[in-house]
Amino acid sequence: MSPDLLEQGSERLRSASGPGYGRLVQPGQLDLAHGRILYLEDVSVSFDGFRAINRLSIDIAPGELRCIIGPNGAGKTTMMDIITGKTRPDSGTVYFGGTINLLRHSEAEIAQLGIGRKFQRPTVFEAMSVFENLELAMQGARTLRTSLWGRLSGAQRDRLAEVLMLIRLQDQMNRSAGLLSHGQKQWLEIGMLLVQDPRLLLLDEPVAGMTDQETERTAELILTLKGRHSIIVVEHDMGFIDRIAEKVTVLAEGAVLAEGTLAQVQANDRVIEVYLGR
Ligand SMILES: Nc1ncnc2c1ncn2[C@@H]1O[C@H](COP(=O)(O)OP(=O)(O)OP(=O)(O)O)[C@@H](O)[C@H]1O
Repeated sequence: MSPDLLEQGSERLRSASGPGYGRLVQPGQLDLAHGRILYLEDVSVSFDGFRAINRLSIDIAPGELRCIIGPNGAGKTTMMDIITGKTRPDSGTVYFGGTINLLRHSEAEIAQLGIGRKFQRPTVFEAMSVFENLELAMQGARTLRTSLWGRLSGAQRDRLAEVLMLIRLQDQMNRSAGLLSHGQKQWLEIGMLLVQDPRLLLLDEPVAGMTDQETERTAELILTLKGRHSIIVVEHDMGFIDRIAEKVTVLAEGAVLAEGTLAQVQANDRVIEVYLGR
């Protein structure tokens, strides 16, 4: 079957199941009716008897920018690993929207469902140009058209140009990624996620190793993305958190210790104790 026929088929399916059938959710489609794009409930995982995540419950609203802080070993990375399917919890519930049970999906499927993750260290292809890195990330994305045709449509080209502007690398688009500064590589990697249009973006220590100016630009980028994507940022840099944060969750010993504005959690006695006791 040609890509066009396939697309016509799915278009017909979409229109057949439109309004009038009530709240019908297609398999794999995000159901946000309950106001949560992600929720973890009572999640635990142990490594060799050590409980890295301990009955953790957390939920994220559509379009929300949530900052996660906590001392070393609090379980922040392990929580990201559970959301992205890299680590399976021993118990608990992990849902994307109201209907997608992430524990039933592989890491690759979770990425295709629209959860993009940026790791601490940039993993761009250094020998390729900025543009080629973005193009490759886009072709690895979930659209049927590109994977079958192997080239970009007009809409995809527009999106690529838009992302280049967002990450402020339009002047560097033909430069080898290996020649970029550390901060620029981090932005390129965020761009490589953005061209895939993730619904939920997980950013693990996005400003680690950045200069003050790069950190400020990253804050501006994340604030621009807020609302268009749901975003979870894990970071130790409190100045940066202060710049971008709305709601902050403090993790300690694998569970939520406190939640609120940065000022609220910083004034919390238990949080002070955990940080000073490091
Ligand atoms: N695969 C694993 N095997 C054994 N122990 C692990 C594994 N992954 C994580 N841990 C342990 O689980 C605990 C939580 O680790 P995690 O990396 O999630 O913390 P973190 O909050 O991300 O810390 P940091 O801020 O230092 O990155 C740590 O004690 C860590 O040593």
